[in-house]
Amino acid sequence: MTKSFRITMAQLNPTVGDIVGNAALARAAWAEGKSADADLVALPEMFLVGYQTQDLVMRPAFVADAQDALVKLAEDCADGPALTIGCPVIEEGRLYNAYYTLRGGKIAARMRKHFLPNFNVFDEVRLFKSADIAGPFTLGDGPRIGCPICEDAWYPDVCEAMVESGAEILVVPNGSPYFRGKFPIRMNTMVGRVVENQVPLVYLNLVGGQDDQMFDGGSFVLNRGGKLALQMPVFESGYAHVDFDLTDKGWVAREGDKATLPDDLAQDYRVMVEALRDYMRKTGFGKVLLGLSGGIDSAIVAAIAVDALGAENVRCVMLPSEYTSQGSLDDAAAAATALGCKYDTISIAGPRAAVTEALAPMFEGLEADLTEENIQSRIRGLLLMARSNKFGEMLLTTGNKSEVAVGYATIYGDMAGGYNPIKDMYKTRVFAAARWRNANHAPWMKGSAGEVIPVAIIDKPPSAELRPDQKDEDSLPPYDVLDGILEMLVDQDASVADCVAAGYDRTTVKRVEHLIYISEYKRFQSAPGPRLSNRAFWLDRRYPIVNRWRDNSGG
Ligand SMILES: Nc1ncnc2c1ncn2[C@@H]1O[C@H](COP(=O)(O)OP(=O)(O)OC[C@H]2O[C@@H]([n+]3cccc(C(=O)O)c3)[C@H](O)[C@@H]2O)[C@@H](O)[C@H]1O
Ligand SMILES: Nc1ncnc2c1ncn2[C@@H]1O[C@H](COP(=O)(O)OP(=O)(O)OP(=O)(O)O)[C@@H](O)[C@H]1O
Ligand SMILES: NC(=O)CC[C@H](N)C(=O)O
Repeated sequence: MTKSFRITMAQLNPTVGDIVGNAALARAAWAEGKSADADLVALPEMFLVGYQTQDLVMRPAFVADAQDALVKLAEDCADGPALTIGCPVIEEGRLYNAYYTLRGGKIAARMRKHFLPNFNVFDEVRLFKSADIAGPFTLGDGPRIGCPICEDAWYPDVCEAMVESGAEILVVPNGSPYFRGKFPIRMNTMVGRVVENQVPLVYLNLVGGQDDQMFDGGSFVLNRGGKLALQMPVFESGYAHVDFDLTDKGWVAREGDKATLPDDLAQDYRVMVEALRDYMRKTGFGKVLLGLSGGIDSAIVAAIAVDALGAENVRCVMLPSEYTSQGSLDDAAAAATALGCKYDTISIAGPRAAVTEALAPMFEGLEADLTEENIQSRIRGLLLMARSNKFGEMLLTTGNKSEVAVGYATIYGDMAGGYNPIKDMYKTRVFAAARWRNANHAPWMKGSAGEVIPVAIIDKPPSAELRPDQKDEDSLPPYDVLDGILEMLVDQDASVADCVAAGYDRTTVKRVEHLIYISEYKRFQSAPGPRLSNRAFWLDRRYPIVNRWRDNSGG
């Protein structure tokens, strides 16, 4: 009879700090594996405490709680498959990112991470000690299993050492967050490990949102030679049972379901929806509100909110001034109707007159300028935050990455709010995402199918409507030019000379560079939002606020 071994891959969504809740998810996964006659149930990196914990993991009391829960989990899962799960540990006063095998009521093995990621959103060198590479563990007469923990599998060394010391299957637990285009990089890297070592590999990722990061799941199994045996979907919690048969070539995974990957725009939109949904659920909120201006940014944020939370949990408020056009009033109402969400109108004329009157003695003899424009934005922020306080609806901000990059927003005005779903999406892509949402629908969207963002909103030129006939292009270069320069300066760390060589006008590039640097203080005080690129504002790109350096190249 062929010898076989079944692994249940648990691609689940833990919550940072909810050790009790995460342990309950782990027990449910173990029960699922037990009823499927699995030999091993595997959970991702740091599952018991959630990921990323940042400095929380440096609290000894937190690690002690996690270790107590680990022991309890082992006892609860005694009679059935082995369970592997990530959990931090302090040994000899040093903190490690560890991965445990629980079996027969006890801790049967523990592996600790060797390569600590310390780039982009990762700071693991600051948090953990690097451990020596561990050998594989064995379960009865099953395969010897090596567990390189996430970053450990991104370089040849750990996998090679594990296989040299007898590992027959590599099970890689991951906490690998999304950025656009990351999946093929991950897949190619894992194929590399399989080809180098000639053993099958189980890649198991977390799913779900944590602050700015979205863990996209997409777990898979590769056979020798790098052939895909099984592919789990992206962004979905779920289980997959994979059977390995012992053949004359060693252990081979049986072919399973192979989910297809959505395209980049579909994945970006899904990240914005799931990140908002998880941010709300995990922080304990159920309802949101936002200012709906009749423009594209607030319209797409409303659509994302409806898809994440359901129309009944989204309130849109139009706050017109004397500069608000009839077109904006009509477009905002049409967007709210198309989305089916709550819609209110509050005029800012009264509060604006009151503020103008209060300031009149102090501003006597001075021309009206940006000050008065921004007061409108701040009154909107004040009114929206009052509604938020009174009814417990979290205020969403609506600045896209182009605006966030150049500081084209009013601090304490339209920047007021708790979460910004489009923070890492450039304006030109916001238009594409709006068109994509109008043309596509999926079961994970709580909103209805069809044209939820009126085309009139997509087609008109963007305007802040803070003075008569204002257009964004009066203050900024056209968005296709601005976004092209920003992609280079922000996402690719290109020089001014590089931008000039790419065909951009040097004066425009220098202006954009200047705006990026002088608006660092605004980003420092801005709401978090989901990371879509590997150069999102917050952890991927950390700049000083005080900074006199400018790039004089390309002159
Ligand atoms: N380094 C620094 N550290 C700390 N604070 C700093 C600072 N530099 C300036 N400041 C302070 O920041 C203030 C200037 O910032 P802020 O008040 O935001 O004003 P500001 O950036 O000058 O103006 C807002 C801009 O956003 C545009 N906009 C676009 C779209 C929508 C909206 C909207 O409101 O709906 C607005 C608007 O047209 C205008 O160009 C200064 O008064 C100064 O006190
Ligand atoms: N008349 C208004 N009623 C309600 N909210 C408004 C109004 N004007 C501006 N806001 C809020 O302030 C944000 C910034 O708006 P503004 O229209 O000035 O610039 P924008 O970046 O082009 O955004 P949008 O595309 O949503 O108009 C809007 O997204 C909206 O949330
Ligand atoms: N948790 C980790 O070690 C993550 C690092 C890894 N290279 C990734 O993002 O996939």
